[in-house]
Amino acid sequence: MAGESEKWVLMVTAQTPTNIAVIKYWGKRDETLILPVNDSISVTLDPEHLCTTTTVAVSPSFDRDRMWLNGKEISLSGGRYQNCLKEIRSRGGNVEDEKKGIKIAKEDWQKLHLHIASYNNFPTAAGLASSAAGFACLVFSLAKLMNVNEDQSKLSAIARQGSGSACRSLYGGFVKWIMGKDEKGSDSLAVQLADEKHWDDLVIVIAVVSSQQKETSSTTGMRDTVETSLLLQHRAKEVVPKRILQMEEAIKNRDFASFAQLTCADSNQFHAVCLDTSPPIFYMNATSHRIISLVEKWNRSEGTPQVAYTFDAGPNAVMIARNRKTAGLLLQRLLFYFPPNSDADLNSFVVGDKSIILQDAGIEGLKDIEALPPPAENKDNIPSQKYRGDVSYFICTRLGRGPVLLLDESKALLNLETGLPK
Ligand SMILES: Nc1ncnc2c1ncn2[C@@H]1O[C@H](COP(=O)(O)OP(=O)(O)OP(=O)(O)O)[C@@H](O)[C@H]1O
Ligand SMILES: C[C@@](O)(CCOP(=O)(O)OP(=O)(O)O)CC(=O)O
Repeated sequence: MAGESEKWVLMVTAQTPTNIAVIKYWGKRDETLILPVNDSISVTLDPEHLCTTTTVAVSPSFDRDRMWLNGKEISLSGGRYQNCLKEIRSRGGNVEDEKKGIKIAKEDWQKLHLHIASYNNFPTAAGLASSAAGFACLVFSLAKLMNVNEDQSKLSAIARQGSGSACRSLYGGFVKWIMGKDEKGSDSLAVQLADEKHWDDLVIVIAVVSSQQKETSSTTGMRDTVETSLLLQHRAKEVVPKRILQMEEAIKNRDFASFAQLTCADSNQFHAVCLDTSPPIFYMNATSHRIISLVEKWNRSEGTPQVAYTFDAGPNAVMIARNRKTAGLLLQRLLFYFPPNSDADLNSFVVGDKSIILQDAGIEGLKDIEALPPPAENKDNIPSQKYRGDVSYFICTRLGRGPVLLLDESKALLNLETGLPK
């Protein structure tokens, strides 16, 4: 290890998107290796609005592996972090930076310590898949730092060992996690079905119903489901394999009606499986149910689906609109039923890629929300009840790309001199 006395710090920063499953992963056949009981399919969300940024650094001056998440030091002693670190270290290559006088041989990765700093630009552990973006970013950035010569699918199988859904965040667009057959998990990995440009009409609106940390983590919840739910066995064996084929077809043909029908049905079955667990798990709340009813009623009144909804292990709704115009109409409906509290401001109530959608929806300020008429499909139900303040905020986004390196040093979360958080 040349340059040891110089106490150099070498680092890499990367940004990785989060993803939302349209055919859900729920249930493991191997808890340690994180091997699922069925395939799943997700869409990758635009990292501009929901992403993790991670800086990883190596230096001979570091005396132990350390990690900071959202500015707070956390322990890396958990099995999942350890498995990812072990897998990636064993694949490290030679690294040389002549200018800085750094030379790392592949065997050195076993002895060198790492500093890792990560930041999620959205709520952590609130059902917005922070673990997915987080572990994908950890593995991707370490692979770059350590000059790991493996393709993205192989990296996805390492990220999978951090959190199952993380394997799908190694690609943009539409992604399938193939459950695989191998007992050791070598074939349980993600592949890209289509990139984000394949179907760029789609617009995503997320209703953040609660940014509180949830009561039952996905890990514990799915363990209980595997142990107690008969419905899960039926789902994994009979339902999902057919849905996966249909979903791949719908994506390939940009068939929104089929895409929406499958997405909603699969989200509902996942929550039914949660209810079939003993003790039952409730991830959705009354607001989630109201959002489902609103979308179902509207879709039915149009005769063909305008919007798909899906809910992960929490009450937040992720809605996928067939195009920008529909997204505007969706937002009008959502804002009508879930207006902000009177002290809110529109800029923080609707965030992300919103200006065009708000403009299409004819909303420039809070007074326009108050003036929204009840949706036409609700005309039998006047006066309509409103649920002010029940949605904390909305995020407007779209499909996005996979992980990227951030070369601009100002984006790094660690200080290049000290290797400590900035
Ligand atoms: N940026 C990150 N880097 C590394 N690990 C992270 C990062 N963000 C979150 N995690 C890990 O993921 C855990 C949260 O995962 P959890 O599954 O409980 O919530 P979630 O991923 O936000 O929600 P869900 O997966 O149910 O949609 C954190 O406690 C932490 O261990
Ligand atoms: C409901 C889900 O979001 C479950 C995600 O579970 P995690 O990937 O968070 O679970 P672990 O593998 O135990 O870390 C559905 C999905 O993303 O497919």
